[in-house]
Amino acid sequence: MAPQSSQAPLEFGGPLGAAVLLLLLPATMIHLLLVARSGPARLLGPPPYLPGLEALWSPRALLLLLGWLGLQAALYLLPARQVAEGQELKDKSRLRYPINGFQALVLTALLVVLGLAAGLPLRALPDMLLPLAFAATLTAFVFSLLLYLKAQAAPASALAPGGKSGNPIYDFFLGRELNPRIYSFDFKYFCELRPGLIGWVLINLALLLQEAELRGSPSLAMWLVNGFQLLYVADALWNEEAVLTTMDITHDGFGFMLAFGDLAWVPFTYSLQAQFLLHHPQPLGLPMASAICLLNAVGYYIFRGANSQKNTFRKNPSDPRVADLETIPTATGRRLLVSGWWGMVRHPNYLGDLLMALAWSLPCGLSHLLPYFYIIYFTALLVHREARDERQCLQKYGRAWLEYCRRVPHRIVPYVY
Ligand SMILES: NC(=O)C1=CN([C@@H]2O[C@H](COP(=O)(O)OP(=O)(O)OC[C@H]3O[C@@H](n4cnc5c(N)ncnc54)[C@H](OP(=O)(O)O)[C@@H]3O)[C@@H](O)[C@H]2O)C=CC1
Ligand SMILES: CC(C)=CCC[C@@H](C)[C@H]1CC=C2C3=C(CC[C@@]21C)[C@@]1(C)CC[C@H](O)C(C)(C)[C@@H]1CC3
Repeated sequence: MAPQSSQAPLEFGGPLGAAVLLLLLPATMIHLLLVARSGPARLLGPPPYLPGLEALWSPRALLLLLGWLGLQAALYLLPARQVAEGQELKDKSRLRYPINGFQALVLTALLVVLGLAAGLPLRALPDMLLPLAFAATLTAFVFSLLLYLKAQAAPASALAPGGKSGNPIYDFFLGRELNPRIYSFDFKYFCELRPGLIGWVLINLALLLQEAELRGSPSLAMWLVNGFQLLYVADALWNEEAVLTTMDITHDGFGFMLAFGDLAWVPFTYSLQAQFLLHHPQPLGLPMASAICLLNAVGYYIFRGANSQKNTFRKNPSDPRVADLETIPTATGRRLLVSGWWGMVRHPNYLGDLLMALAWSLPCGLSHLLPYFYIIYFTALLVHREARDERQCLQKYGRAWLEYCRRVPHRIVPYVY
């Protein structure tokens, strides 16, 4: 297959970077899972042991994972309270998406409560994290391979701008097709919000239950981590429609990066703080807990305010909630917000997300670096993501984007960055 000339500049270090990430991301996830349960819990040290295939591979774990994906797919297919339209595509059409993610969360919670009452051994889940994470990685790998093959038959207009380099490793990693679907089942939209995010809070809950069994009751730190992350996930599903204007949906293809990110990385590494707390209990007083709650609330307020403002504006610029905001016109006919949240910094939503990330780590105390892995990784991810987005926006909006950068000079942190 010849490389296409209309190809966007290669990202993530090109094919070599993609090949390294293909191996490095699963290895990092396994490392974190091993270290979280080890005594010293050293993020930067070697893992306590190298697991053999018998510790990683379990047909039971694979069945459990496939059952979970099947359940979430069935909930996705239930009648939705609303159907939303996505952003306009290259061929001027718009895809339709069911808005029933929150309903899936509530129904899953109901099933879990019923299951617990019937003796479901949810407390056993923490002991299966390693084989489950391995099964999720294998599933993501096979799934991305199928998506890559499916994309060979897709028309050029259905491909993502960055997923048609012609290099199989790079395209497999980034994803070729923008919105792979079978009939109306949208794989990327489904994976982005359901199995991984709901799986993450379920793992957190299992860790909380195991802590309660081990120590008589869950610690305050464990309650905070569970509560904050449940709020984050419930919020994402409640505001499901807002995901339709994020970069993942509008710009990135669906390949290994997102499939692995959604199905394996999110549930198994984002639950790291709760995993750490189960094995390394931390004292937490009420004054400190209150300050951390305040930090999470401020972060959430900025994150939600910024994301909803952009989403409302992109859906309908005349909506009374955003109609009075100052904007810059662009040659594409779309406008850029230059007041409100988006007049404070160019990525106010990232700022709020980062404040929340800090609030999720602080309950784990300051004795270990491991629970701070999330905020370190997340800062790197968002700084890199911001640079990718700036490049894309400059390409899309040209001089109007430069004007926006002049009027709003800081990227994520006011007066700092
Ligand atoms: N927890 C996690 O692991 C992760 C969370 N996130 C979160 O996901 C959310 C979405 O992030 P992401 O998709 O990266 O980026 P954004 O939601 O910020 O989307 C960027 C797009 O918004 C539009 N935009 C930018 N500036 C303006 C403006 N001034 N006025 C109007 N539209 C503008 C542009 O698209 P256009 O003009 O085409 O509409 C731009 O491409 C964030 O809150 C982020 O924190 C992201 C990654 C990982
Ligand atoms: C290291 C690695 C495997 C990278 C892949 C990145 C993905 C894990 C993230 C890319 C963008 C994401 C978003 C969310 C989760 C993480 C991934 C998939 C998100 C669904 C979390 C909840 C938020 O409210 C959100 C809906 C805004 C968000 C969207 C982006």
